[in-house]
Amino acid sequence: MSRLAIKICGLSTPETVGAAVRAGASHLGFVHFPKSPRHVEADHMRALAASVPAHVGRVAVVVDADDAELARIVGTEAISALQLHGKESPERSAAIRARFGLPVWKAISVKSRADIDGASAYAGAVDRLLFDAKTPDGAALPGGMGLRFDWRLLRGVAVPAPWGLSGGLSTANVCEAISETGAPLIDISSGVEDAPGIKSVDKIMAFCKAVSAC
Ligand SMILES: O=C(O)c1ccccc1NCC(=O)[C@H](O)[C@H](O)COP(=O)(O)O
Repeated sequence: MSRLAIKICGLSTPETVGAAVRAGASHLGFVHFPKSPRHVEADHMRALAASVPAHVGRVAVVVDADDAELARIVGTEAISALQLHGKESPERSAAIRARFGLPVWKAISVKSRADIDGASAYAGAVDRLLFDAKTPDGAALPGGMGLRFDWRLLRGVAVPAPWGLSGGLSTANVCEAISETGAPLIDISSGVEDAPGIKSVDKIMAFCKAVSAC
């Protein structure tokens, strides 16, 4: 079986970036969203990503960002993909990919099977779909809240693009998540934190070790 891809999201310190790389993460996520406790400015993102080996993906997470904001992030030349975590339409997602020339991931907020079926509208417009739990109406953040959706919703679904699973993953539940969904990539944020925005080197290490033992 090929090795599962792991994205550790919401990194903001050199120590935790280094830990994620050493632990074997395939992708690192940097959140650029001022309301988030994990927010990093473009210059900070550039500095963090500079130490990351080229084989590890560097994903900037943005929420309904305009072109000027995206240009600041892409202009760091430190990022290898953009993760759109807002209400970006398939057309807007495709336009971002065309304009900025980077792979685009689209987060799909999931509460029901209809949300998963609706993701097919993004086929051909984006490079990866990331199924994440829908956060409650009025929540401060559209992701990174440690919430999971019912993984059984993915049963029997032929996802029309490369994809990943996100939302409420932890060292304790990740093997069940993989076996239930067959996800080729898993994404975690708050499950490897001591507090919102405070990543734990030990928890990152333990999570990646748990995944390799699934
Ligand atoms: O993590 C954030 O603060 C965040 C803010 C705004 C948009 C997206 C955000 N996170 C996106 C991610 O990819 C998270 O890893 C994903 O939602 C899973 O989070 P968690 O349930 O805490 O593992």
